[in-house]
Amino acid sequence: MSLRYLSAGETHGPQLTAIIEGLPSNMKLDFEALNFEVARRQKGYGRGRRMQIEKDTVSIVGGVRHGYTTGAPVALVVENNDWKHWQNIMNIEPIEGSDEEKRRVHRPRPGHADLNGGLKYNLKDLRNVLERSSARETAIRVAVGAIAKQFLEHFGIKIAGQVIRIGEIEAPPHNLSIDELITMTEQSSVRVVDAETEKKMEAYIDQIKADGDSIGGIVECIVEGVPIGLGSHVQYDRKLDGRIAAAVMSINAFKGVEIGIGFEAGTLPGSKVHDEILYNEEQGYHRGSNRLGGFEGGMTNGMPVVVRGVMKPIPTLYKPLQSIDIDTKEPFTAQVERSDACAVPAASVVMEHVVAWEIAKAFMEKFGGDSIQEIDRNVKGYLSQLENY
Ligand SMILES: Cc1cc2nc3c(=O)[nH]c(=O)nc-3n(C[C@H](O)[C@H](O)[C@H](O)COP(=O)(O)O)c2cc1C
Ligand SMILES: C=C(O[C@@H]1CC(C(=O)O)=C[C@@H](OP(=O)(O)O)[C@H]1O)C(=O)O
Repeated sequence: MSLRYLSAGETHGPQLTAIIEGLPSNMKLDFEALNFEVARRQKGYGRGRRMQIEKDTVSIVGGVRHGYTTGAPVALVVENNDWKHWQNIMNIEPIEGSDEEKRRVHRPRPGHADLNGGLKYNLKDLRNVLERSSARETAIRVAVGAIAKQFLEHFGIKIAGQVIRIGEIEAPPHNLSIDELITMTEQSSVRVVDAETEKKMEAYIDQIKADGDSIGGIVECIVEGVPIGLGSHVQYDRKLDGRIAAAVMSINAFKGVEIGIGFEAGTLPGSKVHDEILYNEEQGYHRGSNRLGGFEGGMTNGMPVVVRGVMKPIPTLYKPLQSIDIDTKEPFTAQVERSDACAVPAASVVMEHVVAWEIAKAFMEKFGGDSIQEIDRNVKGYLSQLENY
């Protein structure tokens, strides 16, 4: 069975909801770990007031009994605390001149979904676009991805994320193990591993915010323990690197993805790009380097999967850009909605979870079974095939 999910819910509505189908039965869920992941997404320097209002937790309302999956669809809910402040705006048909009417969005923000969504869906209150295009939806995507992460952990697969750059400030390279990286980024307000970079990034974000501006950056995700052969070369939509790239690009405000050295591969000769093939009894087939980020032919090659994504600056600016009022067609500055100045650290957590989902999905396609025990047997058989190859 292939894994799939759908989400629903508005940023200022009562809740976000997701239904996951295709999870095996008998998988133990760690509820504390789920809540830990959604709470991680809320942290990060540069976020707006909304993150102080929300205390995200996940409720499981289907598909789990006594802490174990049953094989039925798993339904998840993350409530919006902010709903109580928005009920009238969300529910009451606005009367002209009322407070609710004043919150109608009619001056689209460049860089956000407002204008395209309004034109496409023929909506004159752009709030109807904003509500669903908001990255609030990534709260439920992280909840879904956190289940995928737990599934992968069962098979010894670990995922870490880190911030590589915020605007002009770049984090220096390091040689930390994945466990050290997980621990150290957790202690950082901007998800980097050294205190000096953290301080510089915080000061930089403060300056951007004081200027009424916003800033983006680059984030990286590393996955270790992935077996050789997830994904396939045989059909375009089975290439796992392509699916991961699409998943990363689907995160709000992401404008580019790299696997391994990515765009740099276009600047170097082949001898400095391809990863030489080595063999010994202990490790079997392995590579002398990992410049291609764990992929050849759309399949994993057993090296860590390394993915980078670039996030553009947040579209809502407190010093707004030029826009057009859709009521009058007159030039006007864009509407100012409460907003983050920088959400790059939060986006790095989201990225870990969308990547986890894609890898779990490919894992299920390869080893699929209805119970976790059946998948265990399938994995074991395949690993012994690799050993004897
Ligand atoms: C974690 C996170 C938080 C975000 N916060 C805001 C925000 O406060 N204000 C805003 O205008 N955009 C924010 N964005 C970006 C918008 O959601 C995004 O630009 C918008 O949905 C348009 O989609 P696109 O940029 O992918 O084209 C955030 C994105 C992420 C990933
Ligand atoms: C709610 C979240 O992020 C929101 C994403 C977002 C946007 O336009 O994408 C706009 C802001 O919404 P609000 O105006 O309600 O503060 C962010 O706070 C979240 O990450 O949970």
